Parts: sequence; structure tokens; C-alpha cells
Amino acid sequence: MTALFSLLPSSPSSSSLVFPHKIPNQFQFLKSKLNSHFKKRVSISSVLSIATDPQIPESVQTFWQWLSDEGVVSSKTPVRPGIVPEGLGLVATRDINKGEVVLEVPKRFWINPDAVAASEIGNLCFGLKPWISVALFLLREKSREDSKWKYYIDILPESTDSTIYWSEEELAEIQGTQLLSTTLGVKEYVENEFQKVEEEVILRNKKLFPFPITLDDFFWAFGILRSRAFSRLRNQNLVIIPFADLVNHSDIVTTEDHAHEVKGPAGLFSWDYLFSLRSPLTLKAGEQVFIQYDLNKSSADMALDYGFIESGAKRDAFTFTLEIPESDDFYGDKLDIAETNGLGESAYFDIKLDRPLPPTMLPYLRLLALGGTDAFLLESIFRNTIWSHLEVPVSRANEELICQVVQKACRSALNGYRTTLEEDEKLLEEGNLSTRHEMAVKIRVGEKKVLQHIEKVFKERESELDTLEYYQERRLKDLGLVGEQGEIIFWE
Ligand SMILES: C[S@@+](CC[C@H](N)C(=O)[O-])C[C@H]1O[C@@H](n2cnc3c(N)ncnc32)[C@H](O)[C@@H]1O
Repeated sequence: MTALFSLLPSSPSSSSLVFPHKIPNQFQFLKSKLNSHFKKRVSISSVLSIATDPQIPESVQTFWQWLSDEGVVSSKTPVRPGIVPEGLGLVATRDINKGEVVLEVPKRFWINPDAVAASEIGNLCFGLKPWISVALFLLREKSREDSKWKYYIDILPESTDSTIYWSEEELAEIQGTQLLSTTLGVKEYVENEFQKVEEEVILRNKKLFPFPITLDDFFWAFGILRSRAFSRLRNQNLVIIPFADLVNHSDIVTTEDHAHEVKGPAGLFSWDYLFSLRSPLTLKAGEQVFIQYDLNKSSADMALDYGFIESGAKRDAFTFTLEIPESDDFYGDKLDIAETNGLGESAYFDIKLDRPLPPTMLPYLRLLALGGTDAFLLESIFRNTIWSHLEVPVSRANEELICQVVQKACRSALNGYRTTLEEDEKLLEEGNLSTRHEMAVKIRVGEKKVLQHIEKVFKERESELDTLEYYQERRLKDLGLVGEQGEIIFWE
């Protein structure tokens, strides 16, 4: 029965990827020089008040000083960097109103494909995927003693808890999950892209890349992009904004429109585009500024991109990948119908616990299962109306088949985990898990709950098969051949 169509684990998203590493600090020898350089301006530092905070690492103080020298921050800036549970973060220096601008960063500091194009490696990067060109740019700037972004790059983390940085042993904790297959897919993707760019760009341009770039370096850059780039600005799909990227995420924030591109003063005598960040929350002095990174990301997306997940089940999800097999007798017709209705040979359906099934999932399932005495619906005369027929049950056999196949797929996915839901819940209750282990268990719990939920939905549907109305009855009704009570009307 399952041969009718296949249910695959979610496909690796080609979007996320990363890896940690330690790049030796090539700038150590400059430090004493820089320190004396900055000491001369202690008065400005104390106005900006972070030099007096012993918790703040020297690199962050130097970064702050640089922002001050460049006119990006001043004594009026209502936030400063702080050490918070999420690593570095932005802390209010005075009470801040909801919607108030907390920082503005001129375009000349943004790191994006435009910055790459305008740089020495612009020509080399022409035609590369935007993220790859920005990754190369970041790595090159990281190695340069005279980089404009040096003080910013110095405060970037070596890694996050993203699953792409996990060891084999840590990954074993997510065995059977979609997150594992996505993570492995992403790692393979990054490795392949690295091999290509190493051969075609890095090794052929030793003058511009005179330092070794390893796969780990490339993963580092990739991870920085996945966890820090802003993507929803006007005209900007991939942009790193130094300073603004210190802002952490909180699920308390339920809107996403905090970042704006505005035109404004960007120095003493110049105007430029500014990245402007507004606080979505009212804050008291000393409280942390938070934003919402992405309302649509699942827990697995968050784990992969940012290396953390929220508590609570609202991001728990399972992606069903359905596919019209080429071996299907009606492959061509089904593909045509799917494509005419905005779907394809494969279709992905993200299912969440508290949400109804995606609206096109049942029609697509019914299409996949269509055959036998229902196959007449695939004939070309039905082509304009077929989708509306698929939006409601087609026949008992068709509906029964989809119920059984989906339940079977859920059970098989549930059997792929090393632990049961009960065992996972006990582990969480007992506590004492490392950050990554806890994340792994929560991901397993989330996926299993969604799978059990889907199984239940289709089990209930299967129990209602006798009460559903199918195509033939609807057709008879349309023709006036069935009465109000469902009785067939005969004529003398
Ligand atoms: C845009 S950066 C924010 C600045 C970052 N905290 C730092 O130290 O540089 C995003 C990263 O911050 C951390 N982060 C942000 N929000 C978090 C949260 N609510 N819980 C745990 N970590 C968080 C994660 O490591 C994430 O990859």
C-alpha cells in the first residue's frame, strides 16, 4: 500500500549551515598599542559607561570605543553591550518606550553582498551565491590586521550551540529526528560548497587569500551568517549589522517589524541609509532589549540556525514530504494536476501541534492515492475542476488509503527514535542535562508529539469514513437524484 506514494523525512534545507573553530588571534601583538591608543580617550569611554563595568571583556570595550569613535553611538544611545544569559546582549541604559529607536547603524558598516562587491574581492565573487561571497569576505576581513571591521570581528563568538557544531556523540542524541537529517544535509551542502569555492576561487587567488582557509573556518563564517544576518530589510536579504546583531531573541516578543532601513544623518556631515532598530517592548534601565527572530521557524530550525530552542510546544513541528512516485500508472496526469495547483512532484507540509493540517495536504494526499475506480477523475475533462473534487473526500477507498498510509508512516517514524516519549519526558523531569542534551531531548519530544498528533487525526478520520460524503453521492445530489435524507429518488 505504501508503494502508492512515499513519505520521506524532511529534505535538508539548503538554507542553514555552520562550524566552530579557533582562529589564532593574529592581532595579539597590536593589543598593547591599541590599549594605549584607547587609554587616551578614557573620558569618552566613561561617558559611554561600559569601561567601568568589570564584567565586560576588553574586546567588547574596544568595540564600543570604535563605535563611539565612528559616531555610531554617543552618550544619547539608550543601550550598551552587556553580559547576559544568552552571551552578549544589549542592555537599556535608561527607561525605553515601546517602539523607541534603540540604535542606528549607517550603511557603511553593513556587511552584505554590496560591501563584498565594492571590496578587493568583488570581482572574484561576482556570480557566487551571496552567502558564499559574504562568508569569504568575513574570513578575509578576519585575517586582516587593518580590517575596518576588526573590532567587530573580534567580538564574534567562535561557535554557537547550533547542531552543525555538535559532536558525533551529541548528534546521536537526535537519532531518528528530522533535525538530524537536516543537519547532516546542511553539513554536506556546506562541505560541497567549500570544496568548489576553495578550488575555483581561494586557491586560484593566493594574493587576495594569502592565508589558509579551512573547512572549519568556512563553517564558522556560515554559522555567523545563519545566526546573525538580518534578512527582512527592504532590498536586503542577507546583511550583517555590527552592533545590531548583539540583540537576543525572546518569545515574549510576538511581532517581527523592529528593524527598518531609514535615511538619516550618518556622521557629522553625511546622510546615508541607516539600519534602525526599535524596541518591541517597554524597558526599564538595566533590562535587556529583545526582539523576535522569526515567528515561523520550527524548534528544529531554531536549533540549527541559532543553537537554542524555546521552551513550550508552539514551535514543535514535523515536515511531511509527499511525493508522486514515477512508477505511478498515472504519474503524468497527477504531476500535471499538482503543478496546475501550485504543487509539484514532491510537496512539503509543515505540521504543528496546535494548527490545523496545511490546507493543500489532504487534496494532495487524495491525488496521490487516486486510482482504481476513481481514476476517471484524472481524465482531461475534469482537469479544470479536479482540485475542488480533491478538497473533499473522493471515495471511501481513497480516504481509507490515505488514513492508513499516513498512520503507518507516523508509526514507522516513531519507531526510528532511540527512546520513547515517556523516557524523554522522564529525562527532562530529572533535569541536570547539558544545554545540547536538553535541546536534543526537547526536539525528540516535540517531533514525537506531533507525529502522535498526526496519527491520532488520521485514526479519527478513519473511524468516521462511513459518515463522510463522497464524490458519487455529491454528484447524485447535484443531479437531483438523492433526497434530503440521502435516499435515492426513483421515477416511475
Ligand atoms: C544575533 S546573535 C545575538 C548576540 C549573541 N548573544 C552574542 O553573544 O554575540 C544570536 C545568538 O545569540 C544567542 N541567543 C540569542 N537569543 C537567545 C535566546 N533566547 N536563548 C539562548 N541563546 C540566544 C544564540 O547563540 C544565537 O545564535
